[in-house]
Amino acid sequence: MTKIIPASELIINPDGSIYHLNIKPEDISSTIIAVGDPERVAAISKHFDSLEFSMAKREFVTHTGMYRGKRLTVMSTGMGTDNIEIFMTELDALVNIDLKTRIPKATHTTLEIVRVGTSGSMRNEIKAGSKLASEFGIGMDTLMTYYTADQSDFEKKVGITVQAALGLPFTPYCFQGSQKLLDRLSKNLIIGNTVTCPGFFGPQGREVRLKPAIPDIIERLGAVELDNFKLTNFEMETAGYYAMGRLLGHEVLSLNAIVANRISLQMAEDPGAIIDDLILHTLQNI
Ligand SMILES: O=P(O)(O)O[C@H]1O[C@H](CO)[C@@H](O)[C@H]1O
Ligand SMILES: O=c1cc[nH]c(=O)[nH]1
Repeated sequence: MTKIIPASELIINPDGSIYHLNIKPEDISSTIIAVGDPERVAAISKHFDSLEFSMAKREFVTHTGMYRGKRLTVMSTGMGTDNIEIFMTELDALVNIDLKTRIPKATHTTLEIVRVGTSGSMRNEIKAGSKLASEFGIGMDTLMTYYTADQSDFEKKVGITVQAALGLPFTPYCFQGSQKLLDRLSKNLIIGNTVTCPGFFGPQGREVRLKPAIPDIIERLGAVELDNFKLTNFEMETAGYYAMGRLLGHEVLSLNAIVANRISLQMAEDPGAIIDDLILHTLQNI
């Protein structure tokens, strides 16, 4: 029997746009650059030759236009994997569900999604100012408790190893990103494995006024080694993208502008310049 998705489960606005993103299927390209900071959307689309569409709702800002003959969409997500779950589900619905009949389409459309974000390094040799492509994302939140996803034996082993290293009461999730996009976009970049945290301070071992429960989290994560696999950097979205991309059937890659080194305690003097450099790299290679 054909499955009609009820109005309460897939919410469509009165104008036919999807609930949180506030956009319609025709508003986006199948190639998407995703960023956390809403202001970074214009910092990317200013390089476009023409802009055909723009929308802003909550933290989700969308610009679509042409860049050197290619139609591109840039979107912001805000911070955290909870936002990524909404972002990926609604983006997927725009291309893989007929929003008028509320029926999944017979033919699957695969999106190419490249995250361009800021990140902190947990390895002395990965200095502030570096650009890093994430081969794997390791989720330190519990988002994947609520979905059933196929993981390779290696991905499962990474999760169990990280759980043991930190003595966590749950198993972090690990997913590999798109090899196809990594091949296309990682030229001259460091290739690393990104730890995605449900917070910027305690979950990344930062002490301001509160003492983190795992004060040596950087050292413990830095010591995790499986064959040639090492963890390299912290941020707050990549693993959510990789997990949701696997579940929904999209190619996803995360690129990171390293703005801080957590070992040398070095902060980049001009973080904006590093992200601008990564934006140009992304536009030239996407
Ligand atoms: O620069 P963005 O894309 O927001 O990414 C990083 O910066 C934010 C924290 O400052 C988190 O979202 C983290 O993942
Ligand atoms: O250290 C950092 C820098 C940027 N974003 C993070 O989540 N952590």
